[in-house]
Amino acid sequence: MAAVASKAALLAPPGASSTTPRPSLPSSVSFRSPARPARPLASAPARRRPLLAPRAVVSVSAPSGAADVASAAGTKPTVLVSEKLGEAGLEVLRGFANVECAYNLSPEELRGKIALCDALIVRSGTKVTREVFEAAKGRLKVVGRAGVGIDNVDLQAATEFGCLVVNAPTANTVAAAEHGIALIAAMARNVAQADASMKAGKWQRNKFVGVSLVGKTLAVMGFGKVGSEVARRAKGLGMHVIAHDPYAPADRARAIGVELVSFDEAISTSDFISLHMPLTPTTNKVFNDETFAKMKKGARIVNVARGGVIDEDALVRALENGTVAQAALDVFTEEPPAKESLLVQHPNVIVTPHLGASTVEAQEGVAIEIAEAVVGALQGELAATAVNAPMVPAEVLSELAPYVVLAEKLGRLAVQLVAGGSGIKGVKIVYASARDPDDLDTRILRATITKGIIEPISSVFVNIVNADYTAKQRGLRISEERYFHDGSADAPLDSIQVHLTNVESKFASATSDSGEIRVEGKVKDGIPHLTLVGSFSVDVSLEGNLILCKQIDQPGMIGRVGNILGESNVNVNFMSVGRTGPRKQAIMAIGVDEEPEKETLKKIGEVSAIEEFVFLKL
Ligand SMILES: NC(=O)c1ccc[n+]([C@@H]2O[C@H](COP(=O)([O-])OP(=O)(O)OC[C@H]3O[C@@H](n4cnc5c(N)ncnc54)[C@H](O)[C@@H]3O)[C@@H](O)[C@H]2O)c1
Ligand SMILES: O=C(O)[C@H](O)COP(=O)(O)O
Repeated sequence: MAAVASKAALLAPPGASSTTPRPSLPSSVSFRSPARPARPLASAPARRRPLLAPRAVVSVSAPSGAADVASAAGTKPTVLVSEKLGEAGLEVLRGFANVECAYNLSPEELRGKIALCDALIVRSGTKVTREVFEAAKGRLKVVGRAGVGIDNVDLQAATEFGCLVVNAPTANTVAAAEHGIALIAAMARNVAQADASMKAGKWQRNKFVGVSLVGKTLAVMGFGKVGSEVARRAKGLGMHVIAHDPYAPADRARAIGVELVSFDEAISTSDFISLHMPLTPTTNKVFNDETFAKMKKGARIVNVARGGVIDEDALVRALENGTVAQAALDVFTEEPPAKESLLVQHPNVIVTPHLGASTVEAQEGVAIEIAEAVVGALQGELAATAVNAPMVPAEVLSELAPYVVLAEKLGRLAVQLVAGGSGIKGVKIVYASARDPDDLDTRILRATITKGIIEPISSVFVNIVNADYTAKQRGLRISEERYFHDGSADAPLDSIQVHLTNVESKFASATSDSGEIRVEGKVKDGIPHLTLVGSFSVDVSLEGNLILCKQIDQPGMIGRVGNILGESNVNVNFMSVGRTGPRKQAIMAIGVDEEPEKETLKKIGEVSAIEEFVFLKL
């Protein structure tokens, strides 16, 4: 079997991957002679480097060749689309999945349907709550948000349930920016009020005298994708544009000719204030009585971001006392807002029903973007726009693919070496690499080692989304270290070691001289190999299953064990002996294709020179 990272293994539910079947609980058997305890040898890796800092990474697409949710189930996956999605996106989905479009579902109806769905696609109108994930009973693998804001999705719950959340963050940027500009202009010139007045049969030219935009100061609050496009366009209208964004790079603002200023400076010096920040705990109601009071008298506010960033009652008060002259709102705390909302009904307020992203072009783009992301995710790829999973660029992941396989197998091996009754608390992962720290993102490896450790000992389904969370839940402390390996930097890694600290092993020889269960592996010709057990060097490809025997090195051992296996029709695929010296302590690592019967294992244990042995499922 080729050592190709299973795409589905990164994300797929139990039973979804044919290349990486979910293991049953380990049924390892070990025999150990307490009279002759193992004496591990010393071995210490060389120069140390600090743990790699996690890098901000942008996208991932897993390598090809693995099973996906659809094929594993033998049927197409089911995608529920709960809000209007562009036809082009639906076409992409239909090419791969059964698609059910069910709009305006009540929360109960959504919960009722979700357990039959592999993916859910929403816009801003569907609340994907913890209850939805609970009702999904583990089947829901992807939530696709056809747009930017993910404040309607409970990300924490999604992560806990191992459900990937992807969004479509770019396709509606221009539409939202254009809507912001439309609202600024419409507000300044009373377009909506004048229109309503004329339709009521009036001709009120004096009532609707507006204000000019040219020369006015516009504060863009949140200088991200939409904010910077609004800034660009406002400059074209002759406005003086400043921006506030604690996280935006100054050089990007400078390139557009925008000065980044403090929050207070932005709101106190501007004639127009346009909101483009996400709704977060920090931005929730950040526009309130206190901040309105700091504004220039007669300021005008536009909100095409999220209603929740404004305390709507405070805005009504600011409109009443003239601090705020006008407001133009596309978004509201509750959507739709109450019919009798004072804000919506206020004569100095114009409103649109969350139309920022609603252009033909944007909806087409968003639909395709999210459909491709969801299909990719169902096939095991992590989309470029994953919101709650570590993401690495496609080319990096394809380079790491065999190490991902190795990582999971090392985790799986290490945990099977733990003696019954000893709880695992500490996991140390040690990477040896000739690469610069910035050149190696280890988060996927850490996640898959965690998966390998936890899955065999629990009923929890672990994937790359929930690995860290699950480890934390189980009180597992996972630390990473990196050694500089003085070799070629062509390969990302020389080796990976997994250490389980403060545990007893059922195979004493797997314990290093510092008292930890230790296994190490390398990738050779794309195939993961086990290269170290405890302090014994071995070299066995990690395919099929593994028998580790501790013995006194002597002639005929390989033959004796090989014969026992052969008589039981168990095929040996690899064999390696690591020893402290000729005729001294040795470990024999035997790769076997089949799982030997208990009787066969018993016979191996009865070979007199064998002090202990263990059977491990990979
Ligand atoms: N009305 C609509 O239909 C519509 C359409 C698209 C986007 N949106 C909303 O617009 C907002 C911006 O979207 P985007 O695509 O530009 O997102 P983005 O992530 O590109 O930009 C958001 C910016 O806000 C900044 N920010 C975060 N916290 C801040 C704070 N406390 N103060 C100031 N700035 C802060 C971030 O640094 C980032 O630069 C989101 O809330 C999105 O949901 C609405
Ligand atoms: O965050 C977004 O992308 C916008 O608010 C658009 O939301 P919608 O998809 O519900 O129009």
